[in-house]
Amino acid sequence: MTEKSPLAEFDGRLAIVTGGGSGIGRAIALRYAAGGGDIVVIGRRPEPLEETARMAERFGVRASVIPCDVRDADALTEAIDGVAAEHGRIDALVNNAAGNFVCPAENLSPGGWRAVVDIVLNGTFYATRAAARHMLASGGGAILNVIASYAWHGHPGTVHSAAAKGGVLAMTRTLASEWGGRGIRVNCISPGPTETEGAGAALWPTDEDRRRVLASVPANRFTTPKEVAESAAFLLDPQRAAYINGAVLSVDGGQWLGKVIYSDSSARS
Ligand SMILES: CCCCCCC/C=C/C(=O)SCCNC(=O)CCNC(=O)[C@H](O)C(C)(C)COP(=O)(O)OP(=O)(O)OC[C@H]1O[C@@H](n2cnc3c(N)ncnc32)[C@H](O)[C@@H]1OP(=O)(O)O
Ligand SMILES: NC(=O)C1=CN([C@@H]2O[C@H](COP(=O)(O)OP(=O)(O)OC[C@H]3O[C@@H](n4cnc5c(N)ncnc54)[C@H](OP(=O)(O)O)[C@@H]3O)[C@@H](O)[C@H]2O)C=CC1
Repeated sequence: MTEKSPLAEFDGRLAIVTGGGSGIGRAIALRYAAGGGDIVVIGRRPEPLEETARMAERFGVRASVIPCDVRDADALTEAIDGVAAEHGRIDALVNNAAGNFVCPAENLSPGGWRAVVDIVLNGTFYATRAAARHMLASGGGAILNVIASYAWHGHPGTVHSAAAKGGVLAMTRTLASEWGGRGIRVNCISPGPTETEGAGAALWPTDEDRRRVLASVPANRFTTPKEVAESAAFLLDPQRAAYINGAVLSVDGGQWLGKVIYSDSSARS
């Protein structure tokens, strides 16, 4: 269970978290609530969103759910406009929703490519555009995009996801420079392999897959959703992260550095 934050850094503020019904998105939404902020979680299935909202309400904040597919630009824009109308503010947007699976590029159908690119890249843009219009009108806010390290170093079997996450990284840097002067900070967080509802089944379904993934992490363990959420809270904090814009924070036990071939004990002289 997430503890109440002694900082109360999000008191009186509001964050929208896409994919807030599970895994990393739920952990980020709950951490924001623990800091005193109201939350709105968006995803396709209402039940897990309701569960997150019930958990968040234990912190005494307002929590609401919007069942919506981030690929539907009109519905998403209408939903985000509705949040601004109801709450009178949007302080933070976390673009966390994603779809993923491992597939050799030569076997990936156009439909499979589109599904992932539409959720990850296009969905991020639709939500960002809608929320930023309100942030620009009110003097600013924080946008946090959840990516993965193969956005810059690549990884076999992930061409759809890596291309989409790479696009989100470019979007982050572009908008950080475009909107930085108008009070919006746009940053990325890059979790390492994290045991979540979606990731385990889609990315390391067998024990052998798990072993290989773990071997790629110098810390030799999975990232926890709480670890990602704590770093996300830092980047969303308008005081502590006030001067951080266009950055990528890796929370992955050093996985982004690349596969370790020889450890100290096995290094050859
Ligand atoms: C390798 C190690 C890396 C470690 C770091 C990991 C970094 C990143 C991690 C994550 O992103 S974890 C998040 C994972 N969570 C999810 O994926 C949850 C949401 N996922 C989904 O909703 C689906 O998986 C989806 C397929 C992305 C979208 O669902 P939707 O219902 O819209 O699609 P479908 O109609 O089922 O399929 C659309 C399209 O995609 C093809 N497809 C689906 N699954 C596969 C597969 N396993 N392999 C190949 N192709 C697949 C499907 O056939 C459809 O294509 P067409 O038939 O229309 O051509
Ligand atoms: N787990 C890991 O190892 C890593 C994860 N990441 C990133 O972290 C983020 C969270 O992943 P994680 O928690 O592991 O995965 P989950 O599968 O647990 O969560 C993904 C969430 O996104 C929502 N979602 C998926 N598609 C859509 C859609 N079309 N519209 C709206 N919501 C959608 C899902 O809800 P619903 O199905 O109800 O729509 C779900 O709540 C993703 O961006 C992922 O790429 C990055 C690096 C590593």
